[in-house]
Amino acid sequence: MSEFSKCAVCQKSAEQKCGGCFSVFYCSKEHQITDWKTHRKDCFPFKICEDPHLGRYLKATKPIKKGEKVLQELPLVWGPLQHTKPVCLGCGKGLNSQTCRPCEKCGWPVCSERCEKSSNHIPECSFTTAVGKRITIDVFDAPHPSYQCITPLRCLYIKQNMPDIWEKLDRLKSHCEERKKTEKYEQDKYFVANFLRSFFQLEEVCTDEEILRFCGIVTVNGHEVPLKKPPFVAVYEKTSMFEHSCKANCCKTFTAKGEVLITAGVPIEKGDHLTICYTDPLWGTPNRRYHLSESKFFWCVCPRCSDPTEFGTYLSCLRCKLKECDGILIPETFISENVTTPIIWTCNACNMQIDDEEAQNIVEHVGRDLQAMDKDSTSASKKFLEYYSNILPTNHFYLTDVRLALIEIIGMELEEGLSGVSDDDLHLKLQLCKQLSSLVQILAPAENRLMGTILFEQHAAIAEIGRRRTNFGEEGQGDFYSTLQEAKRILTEAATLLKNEPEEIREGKLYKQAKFALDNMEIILANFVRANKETLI
Ligand SMILES: C[S@@+](CC[C@H](N)C(=O)[O-])C[C@H]1O[C@@H](n2cnc3c(N)ncnc32)[C@H](O)[C@@H]1O
Repeated sequence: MSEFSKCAVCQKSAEQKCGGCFSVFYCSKEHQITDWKTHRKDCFPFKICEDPHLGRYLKATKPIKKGEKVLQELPLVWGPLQHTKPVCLGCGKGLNSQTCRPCEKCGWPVCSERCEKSSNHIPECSFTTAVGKRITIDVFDAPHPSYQCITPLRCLYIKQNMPDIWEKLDRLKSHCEERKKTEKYEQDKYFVANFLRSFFQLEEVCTDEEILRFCGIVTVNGHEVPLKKPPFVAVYEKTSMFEHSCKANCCKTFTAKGEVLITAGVPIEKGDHLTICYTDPLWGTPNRRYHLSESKFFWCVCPRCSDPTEFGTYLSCLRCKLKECDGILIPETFISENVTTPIIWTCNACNMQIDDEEAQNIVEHVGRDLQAMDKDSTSASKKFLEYYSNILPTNHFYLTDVRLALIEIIGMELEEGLSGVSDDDLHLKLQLCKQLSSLVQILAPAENRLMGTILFEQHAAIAEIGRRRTNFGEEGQGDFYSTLQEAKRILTEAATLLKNEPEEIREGKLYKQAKFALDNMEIILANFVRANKETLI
């Protein structure tokens, strides 16, 4: 049955929908064209909904294809992370004694005349000069406490001077009541609110609670933006409404201009909630949930957290303690609210049981060993994997963590790079990449940066294996050709996943390398076909 509604321009009955958002109707193409100037700023493939448990969230108004853009927006406010070494308050980049150039008016560090005059720097500059003070910062190798107040101060400036932006910031969740019970709230009260109000003589202008609310808004809605070293924090309007899921369907990245860019990481159906992952998707369930409860003030009960096997990956489980048994110890649940009833872990093969405390002790012990391990060493990582494979299931988060590091360091330790590693290490790299990409596909299919990086490393191992096959004379030639084609296929996939990453970050650089390598592969493959026309037929 066709849907009828009113034309957004003339209010007559209309059947045609805007193809971008599927939410606005038009009676004719002409009226759609007339309305585009107004509608384009609200044309998104989602609508904002509300729920008593989630608060506001976004629901898809049409099917969204994998890779399709969902949203791109500039921040409402950005500033240094709360604990940061001195950074330029114009552009956000890290400073040292040579690159720092105190602002002539207020003394806050900037890196150039341009940054001194940048509108970004106006808030702290105007508050400082208004009280006739000057800031002096001359220690650059440690976090500087004065920076804690910059982002909340910028919020205050917006509240006082930019009502349109403040209206949007003001609607965001700050979880002040929940935060009041935390140590962090007390620290913010002392180091941010008290400091700001007394240093900038704001006692009559704003209350502690107001400043603590700014801190809450930034904590709950802030995104760490890795475009600079160190990263900065930014709060976006619509992006703040994405719900969290430990298996999200959207992928988040940033443009060089500091905009957030959200794309569909998997195909999304009309009516699906749009989700991003607020935490590290490769952490175990207890760690992810704890992190979310501490920073975002909710206990996640998403389908992944509700399934103790995490979709059959056993990422947070243990191996059965019995030597002769190759089963997995699985807890009854990771999301119990009843703290008084102990959780039992049961082996899925022999039914042997341990309690939660014992399980936690084992995990903590392995965690301590991992902390002490040299993560840049191939041999230490290999030893760790070998030893702990007897205690932890194949995909356990600690083993996964080591594998992720290992796929990058195999070859990096040597001057010759991958061409210098042994055949065994090369095949190990390939096997680990395959294992990791299968795991990420199940747990975090929308994490394009992660998957793109793994596939990039996978292509590198395959290409090197192919290159070594050319040493086997004619016999190896056919192998070389098919291996290079396989490497090209994987690299094309990696490049597709990394194509939105800005050059400022590692994955953006990998994308550039991937494009270059793909062009080279084309040439090598074409030359090979030309030279081996007869053999290949
Ligand atoms: C960045 S905001 C998201 C927008 C928010 N719902 C609102 O109304 O403004 C983060 C907050 O949303 C809520 N939230 C997001 N995802 C959630 C989830 N999966 N389960 C429960 N609460 C969630 C929590 O209150 C969290 O602190």
